[in-house]
Amino acid sequence: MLRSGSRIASVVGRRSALTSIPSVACRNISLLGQAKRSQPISKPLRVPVRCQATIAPEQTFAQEVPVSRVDDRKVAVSFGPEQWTRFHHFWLRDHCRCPECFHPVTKQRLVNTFEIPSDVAPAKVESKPEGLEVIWQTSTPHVSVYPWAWLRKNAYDPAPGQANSSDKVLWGAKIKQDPPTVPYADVMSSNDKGLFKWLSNIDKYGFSFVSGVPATTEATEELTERIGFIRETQYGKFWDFTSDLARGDTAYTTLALGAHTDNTYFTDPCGLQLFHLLSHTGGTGGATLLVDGFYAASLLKELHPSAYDILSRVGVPSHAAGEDISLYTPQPQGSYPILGHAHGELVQVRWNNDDRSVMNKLSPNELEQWYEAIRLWNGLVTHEDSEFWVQLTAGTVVVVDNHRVMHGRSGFSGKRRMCGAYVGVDEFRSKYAVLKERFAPDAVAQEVGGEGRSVWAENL
Ligand SMILES: C[N+](C)(C)CCCC[C@H](N)C(=O)O
Ligand SMILES: O=C(O)CCC(=O)C(=O)O
Repeated sequence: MLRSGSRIASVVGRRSALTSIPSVACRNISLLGQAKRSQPISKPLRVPVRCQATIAPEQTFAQEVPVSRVDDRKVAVSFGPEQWTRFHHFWLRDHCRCPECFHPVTKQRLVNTFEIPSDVAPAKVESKPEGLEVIWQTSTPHVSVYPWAWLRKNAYDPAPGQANSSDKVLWGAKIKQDPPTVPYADVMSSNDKGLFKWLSNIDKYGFSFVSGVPATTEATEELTERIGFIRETQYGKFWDFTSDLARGDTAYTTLALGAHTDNTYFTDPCGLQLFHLLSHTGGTGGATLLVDGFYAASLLKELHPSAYDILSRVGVPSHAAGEDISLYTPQPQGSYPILGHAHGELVQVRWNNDDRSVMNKLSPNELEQWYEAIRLWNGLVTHEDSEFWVQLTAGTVVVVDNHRVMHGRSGFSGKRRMCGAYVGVDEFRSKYAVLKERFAPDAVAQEVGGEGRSVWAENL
């Protein structure tokens, strides 16, 4: 068991020393992986001796055009002193984005990957201000040009040090001092700046409040749909619920609910969950709990690495079986761990101990280790330094990233009316990506310029 707050404080304190942050504050502590920052190209490139690039002295380029050279399998590009990266000839040909190879409107590949000779090679490569030009040694001459910023962003051999891709801000109880909030009028404004701020908050903190929302289901539903279409589930589309067991779930009771993420019984849990407390009369309690699952996981990793590893490996079965007409389990049942990772990074927390099904796939020893691990996890999740309690009131909406931030509530008495909805993770990410194109275009977009989404856009 976690002995006392002092352990967590001492860890956080130590981390504070490491990252000079006040303990448990909302700061950028990207614990999930620090990447070496790349060196900006701020002066004429010096061609490292070991590369012996075949370029004439006059070709020592001015600072903004990287040096390139070809060998029998790859093209090497220098994005900075000692920062060479290489691209397979085949990879370059497969990623040509000329209108013949990549549909300029639908952004879909037209070139047939499987008709590209596996030994395809350039006839000529030239570094040009607009990018790397490759003339291919193919029966019909073909020219490809790759913008430098796009090559740099998609480098893989090696991937040059990039700014840490995650600017997530992990938080604990002290987020209460200054929780991310956007005014309703800003979010609803047709200029979309407030909407971008709202979604940026959710991306960064895993949640955000919206203040000044009319205390109606209509206004709340309209607000939700500023993000994207609502994800309908067995609980309906837009919910308006109270403690009447109208649905077979403890959410429809007065019971306290510990910090959890929703939909652990779905193969693909919803991305966002939005709540608006419309009224609470004739009783007390019903406060809302928020816990940053990524923060709790970062502490578990630091304090109990073997427990972190177990919770990252062991799949947990889950179900929603409160109604005769449905019986939900994720497919395949029991294959999703509490701490989900992709490319070595924590990307999802799936935690709802109330909806957990029977644990019957572990050996006795593994089971004992797993129970000890969830005790340590629960100790961090329920620690006072992790819990952000807030009494919602009509007019304030909270939206949480259900893949990261856990929510819960204290028990209550009286008549309590809550409304809200789910939004799919892809709808949230898509809207955020479109708004980023407008309000925070990346280096590639700025270099390539032009109207609308380019074929070089991020993540295509
Ligand atoms: C629809 N509404 C959000 C009111 C309740 C949904 C039930 C929540 C369920 N126990 C879960 O953890 O997913
Ligand atoms: O009633 C609340 O405040 C939250 C209920 C809940 O956790 C849920 O519906 O998932």
